[in-house]
Order: sequence, then C-alpha cells, then structure tokens
Amino acid sequence: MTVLTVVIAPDSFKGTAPAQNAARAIADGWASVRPADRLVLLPMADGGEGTLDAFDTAVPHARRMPVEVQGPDNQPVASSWLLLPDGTGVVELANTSGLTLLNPLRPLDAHTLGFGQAIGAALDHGVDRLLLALGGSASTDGGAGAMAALGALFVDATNRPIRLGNRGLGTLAKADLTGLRELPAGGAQILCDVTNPLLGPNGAAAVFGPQKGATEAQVRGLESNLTRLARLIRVDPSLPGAGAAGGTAFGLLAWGATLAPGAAAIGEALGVPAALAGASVLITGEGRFDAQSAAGKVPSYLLQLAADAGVPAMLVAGSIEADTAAFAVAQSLTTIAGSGALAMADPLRSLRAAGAALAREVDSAR
Ligand SMILES: O=C(O)[C@H](O)CO
Repeated sequence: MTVLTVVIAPDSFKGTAPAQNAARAIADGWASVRPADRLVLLPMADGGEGTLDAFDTAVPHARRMPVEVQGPDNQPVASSWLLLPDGTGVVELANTSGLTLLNPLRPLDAHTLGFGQAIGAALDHGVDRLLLALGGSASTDGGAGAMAALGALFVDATNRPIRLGNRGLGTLAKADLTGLRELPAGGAQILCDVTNPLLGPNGAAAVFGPQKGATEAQVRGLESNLTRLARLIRVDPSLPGAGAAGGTAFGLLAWGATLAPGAAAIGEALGVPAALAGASVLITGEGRFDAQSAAGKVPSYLLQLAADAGVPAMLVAGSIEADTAAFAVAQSLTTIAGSGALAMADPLRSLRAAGAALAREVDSAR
C-alpha cells in the first residue's frame, strides 16, 4: 500500500469538540484503517473560539499569560492571552467576552469590556504587536466595551457614560476616542471569522443577533443602536469583516487596527500552505457546514489552498447543509451517528468513525 501524507486540519466543532481533539479523533480513525500513513495534525481556527489554542499548539515556546477580566455579563472570567516568542500578543475575544461564557444569553446587554481589558493587559506587558482574534462573541456592542477599556469615552446627551452593551448605545450622543491607548509599535491585526459588514441584512445584528438570543424585534433594536454608533465614528461600516464579533472589528478599526480574514492568517501562522505542498490528501471540518462556511471559514479557505496545491480535499462536518461537491469526499457526523443528538452526545466517537470512513474511501478520492 502506498504511504500517504495526510494533513488533518479541522476547525473546532463548536460546543462539542475543540479542534485539537477533533484532529486527534479523525487521525485515530484513519490510523485504524491505514496505520502506515504519515498523519500531520494542524488543528485550525478562524479567529473565533479555539484561536488561542491553535497558536499555542503550533508555535513553540508560546506562553499563556493569565488575566482576570469582566465577562460579558459582568462576572469575573479567569482568562488568558498568548505571548509568542517574537513579542506578539494574541488576544481572543471568545475566551474573554464569548458566547460560551454566558448562561443565560443577554443579547441586549452582553459587552466586550473584558476583551479590551485583556488587550490592555497585553499592552501593559509591552507586546510589540497584537493579533486580535474575533468571533464567537456574546454581544453586539460594536466593540464599544473593548474601546472603553482601552480609553475611549462614550457618553449620553447629559455627558454621562453610557451603560455597557448594545442597549447602552441607544443613548449614545458622543464618542470621544482621543484617550485611546497607543497601538503597539508593530500595530494590531484583527483576525476575523466572517466577512460580514457592520450594518444591513448581512450585518452583525441581522445575521448573528439571533444566535446570541435576540428576537426579531430585538434584532431591529440592535441594528438601530449600531447605526447610532456608526454615525459617530469615522470608519466605513460596509467594510467586509467590520461586523465580526458583533461589530467589534468596527470598533477596533477606529483604534487603528487592520483587518485580515482569520482562517488565512492563522493558516499561514501555522504553516498549513507548506504542509499541503507535500501532502497526498487534506482533511478539514467544522461543526456545521452551511452557507456561511463559504464566507472565509476554515473549510473554504483550506479547500482553495488544497486546490492550488493539487491536493484532494475531504470534509468532516457535524451536519452538512450546503453543497459539498468541491470536496472529494464528505462525511456528516449526523449521518454516521444516526442523528444530530447522537453525534453531539459522543462527538469523538463519530469523528473516529468519520476518519476511518475517509481512509477507506481515499483511493477513490485521489
Ligand atoms: O461573534 C460573532 O458575532 C460571530 O462569530 C461572527 O463574528
């Protein structure tokens, strides 16, 4: 049997399996069928949940820097940012102000203050450059909470600071950004998980408000409050990615950060293009493969890279709700387990089964 080099680079299966565990389980399944193959595990992220872990796994001598921040519901969160050996600080919104930190959801009041506090801690440490990972947020505050932590002042018509969260933006009369802390010498790059603009039918409120618990009427309120913020800040709200993490990208752009698609920037940092150059096959995956997956998410980014390298790509997803014709083979964990609930109950088992199934199908895929 020919020995194959298999690059296994899934995103996290959100809420069920971190990318590291998913990659390991797929690899175990593959090895149970084709034990001689060379398996290269490169767990991925797109800027959302798991981004810090992806850098931590991939960059030797990265250091976790603990920080306690005020979570999206004001509760203290024991979090961390990552210091890379070249002096870059990686700060993740999902582990400071993320959706998974909230129960119950607070679509109107959740905020990003804690993310800004973690950025502040990295600046206090003296980082040379910042990578700011955006996605998986609980809030739709346009980044106002993070900016406030970094020195911006948002006040109402009576000059009193507005309350945190999108609801507070409803009383916003003035945004004073003059007190914002300086960017580090090497600048700040936003790694965003989506390409949505801030406002409109594809914007932060309309597309991501419902997953943060907003009703239809509340989405309209979120949109109108974001519009109020956008009128007071000189950043183009239609920029692709400005709507990432409830519009936090929009706020950080006003700070002077630059915007990059998260999956590509993280893939580069992890050395995925180089790994694919010598690969026989790529396996990628995520929790739900749907229409959004095409908008800069991990599988679509890797599919393109694999096509450029002439490497067949295979997909594993918790559920498949979009066309997978571009992949040589696609496996749905829901189909393997018998139902979505069964797949979620023991995701690693289903991922191992998917890895084994892909290994059995690889000859027809190449
Ligand atoms: O956090 C969010 O709103 C989504 O992940 C899109 O960035």
